[in-house]
Amino acid sequence: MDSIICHYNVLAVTQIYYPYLVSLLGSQSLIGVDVQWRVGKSELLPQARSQETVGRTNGSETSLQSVLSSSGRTRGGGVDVLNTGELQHGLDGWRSNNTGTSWGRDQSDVDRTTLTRTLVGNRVRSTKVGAPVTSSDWNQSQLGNDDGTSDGSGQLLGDLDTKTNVAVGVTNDNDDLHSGSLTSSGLLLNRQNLHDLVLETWNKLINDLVLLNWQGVEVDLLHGGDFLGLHESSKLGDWDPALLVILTSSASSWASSWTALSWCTGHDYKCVIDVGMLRGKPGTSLATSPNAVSTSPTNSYLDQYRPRTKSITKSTKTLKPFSTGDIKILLLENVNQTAIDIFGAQGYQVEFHKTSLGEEELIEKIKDVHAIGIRSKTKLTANVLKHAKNLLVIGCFCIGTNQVDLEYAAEAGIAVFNSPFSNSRSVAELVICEIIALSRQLGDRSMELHNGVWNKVSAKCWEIRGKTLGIVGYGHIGSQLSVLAEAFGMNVIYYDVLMIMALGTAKQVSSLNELLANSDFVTLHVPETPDTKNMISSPQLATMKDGAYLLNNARGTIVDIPALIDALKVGKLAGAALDVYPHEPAKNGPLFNNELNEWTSELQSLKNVILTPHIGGSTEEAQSAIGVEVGTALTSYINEGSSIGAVNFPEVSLRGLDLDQENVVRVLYIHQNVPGVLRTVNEILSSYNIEKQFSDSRGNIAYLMADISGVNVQEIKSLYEKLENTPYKIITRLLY
Ligand SMILES: NC(=O)c1ccc[n+]([C@@H]2O[C@H](COP(=O)([O-])OP(=O)(O)OC[C@H]3O[C@@H](n4cnc5c(N)ncnc54)[C@H](O)[C@@H]3O)[C@@H](O)[C@H]2O)c1
Ligand SMILES: O=C(O)[C@H](O)COP(=O)(O)O
Repeated sequence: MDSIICHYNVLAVTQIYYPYLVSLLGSQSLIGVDVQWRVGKSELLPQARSQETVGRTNGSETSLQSVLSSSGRTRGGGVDVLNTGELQHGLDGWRSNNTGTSWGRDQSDVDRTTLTRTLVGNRVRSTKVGAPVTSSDWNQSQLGNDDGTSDGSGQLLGDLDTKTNVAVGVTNDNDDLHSGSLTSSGLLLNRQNLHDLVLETWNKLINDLVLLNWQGVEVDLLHGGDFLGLHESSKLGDWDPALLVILTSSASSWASSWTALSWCTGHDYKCVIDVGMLRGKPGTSLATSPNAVSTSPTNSYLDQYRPRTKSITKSTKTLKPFSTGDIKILLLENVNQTAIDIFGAQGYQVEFHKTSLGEEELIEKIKDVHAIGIRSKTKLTANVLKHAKNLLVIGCFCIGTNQVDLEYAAEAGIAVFNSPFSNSRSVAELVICEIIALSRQLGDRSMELHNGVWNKVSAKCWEIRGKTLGIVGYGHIGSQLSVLAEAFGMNVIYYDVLMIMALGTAKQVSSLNELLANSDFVTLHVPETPDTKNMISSPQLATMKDGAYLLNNARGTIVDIPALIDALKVGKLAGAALDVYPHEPAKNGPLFNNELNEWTSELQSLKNVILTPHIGGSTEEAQSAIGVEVGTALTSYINEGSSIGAVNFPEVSLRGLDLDQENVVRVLYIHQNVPGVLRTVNEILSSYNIEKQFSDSRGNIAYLMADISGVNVQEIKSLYEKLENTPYKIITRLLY
């Protein structure tokens, strides 16, 4: 689900005493909305007179149409509603059946049926489309609950969840949406029982929550009340809320709000984050959950990964670095726009290149940057990194980190981040595609027909159903692939150096040879390491079944390609799919030739060999998600020092500083992991109050974070110099 808009009549509630409870899961996921309206002491709770209807309650055609047909979406204005082409089409159909000019929930069943059918055809169902529900029918139309009717009215949220270009409006009153006041389209659920929304949508992706008045104008309720929303002692189990807002006007209502919230989620809260939800600093803490990745190729889908203009984290004090000047970031290899937006919003200087850079140019460019963002092609060797005098952090906007000398980076105090799973689904889907394409010789048939040759054959073309897929490396990609392959009726076996729980009915085998000897398709999903270099060479190919297929979407060094060419030539293997190569061009163009890899033309001449240019993770979805994930990690490291998620570095973090904390300095101190360092550092810090401190080590490197208070601005320089002059220091940073 993409967006939720809560409409209410702001005029009415000015006399009403209301607590609002809003919480978000992950960075962009709404886990709970609970709205209680109170008049004096009598509670109207919850708003269960639910009449979920598509359209407004009694409005005119124009007004609904204006909601549905407007093409724009406001950005930065807070309403992040998406276009709904299909939905609009459905509603146009509804309109054409409608002879009147005033319709909505009071419409006849003819219209309801038409609309419902069209929406259902588009996999959107609505409860009680166009049909009024009387006040005695309060419980009948809860979102997500199947009400047992045959009119397609149940499971609304479930169905909405399958769509990616639907916005949902929720109104809590009977007032009309005013004509022309919304700038985007939406499915409107009038008088929705918001409490049910809490229960039914807690694990669904919702990008936005906006409160609008009856004119469709955003209302900043959150700044209009008495806030008791900061509460840091409670717990949220495994959940990771980005935001929790409590708006109330008295301490007593705080207590009841709290109870209601705990009750509605069934959890206590670990942290209640602040009320800056609709305003605040952009580009922080965006969703990283794999569940946040849907499959739509639409722009509206991509909107969820764009940095937002609203804060979704606790408003903590924004720190600035002492002595680094402007933060400069070098982005190579066409890193996604989502990352550029995140860095831009922080005011960093971004230099962007579409391609990778050769060593010489890279050395020149890396000299004075604080951060660099790369993908799989850019080689950050020790030789390159030793020229990077200001470099604090490296972002690999991909899964693999083999292109970086991780050890050298750590010893130079440079943290490295990657995106461990944001493109796994994309790779798994490509592999499924390749399995079918190989078994049907699809590449060859297509190539022949491109050249005018009609070659209709069935010999040696197979269904994949009932065949055995052998997965080498059952990590993020391998295990996801396992599930997809089983859905196609394949038997799955896998080999991994670790004992890993099987998904579905897959079976782990105890050796690579066992896997090779029993698989019709062998697919590789291991990282590039010394152990995996030439993991598949002549002996392994000989162990494979006659007529089997080999797929490599992992790294080019894992397969001995000359040996593979031999196995294909003698007909031992029936085909192969390769996405990765020992040497790959740094940019697009006619560069895949024998100069790059000496066997290229021989490989190109073989039948039933699918060659792709390292596109396993190259989908819009994956790249957007990676941009946000790594962009956010880098920002958080630069601005706050958090190294959580670093692949080569001790993972250390401290909670943010409160907005009103004065004279506090955050010390970030990376040092060699030897005895006595902390004593030295703490002696330097001892004239201040250490508010909090955390230190961890990994191998030869240790990282200390401390917040110290009572520091005058004038003292920061001398504090910095003292820490800089300690014997085992690698990098000192002070944020204040
Ligand atoms: N083609 C592409 O565009 C593309 C996209 C993403 C990832 N990749 C490559 O795919 C690789 C795998 O990705 P992932 O996300 O599944 O990684 P992962 O770390 O989640 O899983 C790798 C698995 O391989 C296992 N493994 C490691 N060494 C092994 C060995 N010698 N023998 C057997 N198993 C071994 C690990 O235990 C782990 O379970 C990445 O390292 C990357 O190089 C390629
Ligand atoms: O490691 C990865 O994630 C893949 O190899 C994709 O790399 P790319 O971002 O360079 O396409």
